[in-house]
Amino acid sequence: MTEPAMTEPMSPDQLEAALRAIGRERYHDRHPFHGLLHGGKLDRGQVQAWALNRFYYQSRIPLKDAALISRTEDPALRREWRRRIEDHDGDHEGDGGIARWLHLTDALGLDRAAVSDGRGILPATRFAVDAYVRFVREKTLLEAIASSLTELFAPAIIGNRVAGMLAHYDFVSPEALSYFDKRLTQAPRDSDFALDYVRREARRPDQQQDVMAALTFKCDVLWAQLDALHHAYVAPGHIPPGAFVPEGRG
Ligand SMILES: O=C(O)c1cc(C(=O)O)c2c(n1)C(=O)C(=O)c1cc(C(=O)O)[nH]c1-2
Repeated sequence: MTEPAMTEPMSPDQLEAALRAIGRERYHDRHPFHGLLHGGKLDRGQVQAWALNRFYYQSRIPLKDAALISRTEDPALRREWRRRIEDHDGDHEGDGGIARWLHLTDALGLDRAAVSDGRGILPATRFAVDAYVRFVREKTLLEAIASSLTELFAPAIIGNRVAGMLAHYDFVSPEALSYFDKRLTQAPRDSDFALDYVRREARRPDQQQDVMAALTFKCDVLWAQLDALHHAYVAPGHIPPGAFVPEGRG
């Protein structure tokens, strides 16, 4: 039997509750790889693999935000959204989130040129991240904005990550993790805006279904990246041809 078509729209509060339920069920804080990372169960090579692959995600975020800006004729929305690009790119060389992520990969002993070029990233990292950029280019503006709503759930996982990594890894320092300090204020600011937008604009049932699907898709983008890391670097340990090989695993 097919599901009956939903005819009554949810109230904004109901929609928000439905979105938060998706996060509770599907956000990447529940992924076992994060349990290992935050619980000190990985070695330096495995943490390097995580930071290297995650750099590719970071590096594509400004591209997807620029794509989103290019799709709206509303100056207020562009003004708001361009701050995200400033956060990642900074306003001079060496400033901003991407530069701060490179401090982390430097501190972990990775070669900066290789990280910047995405050399050795997993195929699934590229496929998942590129799918996110394409989603934002091609779907409706409302879906594009809704796909950023994973950031609602980011501050809690960042808190756990920083505390866990500092407690467990002697090769990680507070300076190396400075990327996350700024995210603790940037993520709530960004997700508050996106949530207000979605609550206001997603009024019809079909729009509400679309925003829930967009958030689900984005959770899948994040989850798939951790699945790939786990498969390659934890168990069964099948590193794809051409991907980063930690020292001693050659
Ligand atoms: O550390 C994390 O777990 C995490 C999660 C997310 C997220 O939920 O999408 C982002 C970030 N970090 C992040 O640093 C970041 O810049 C970012 C941008 C976006 C986005 O979709 O626009 N998500 C995230």
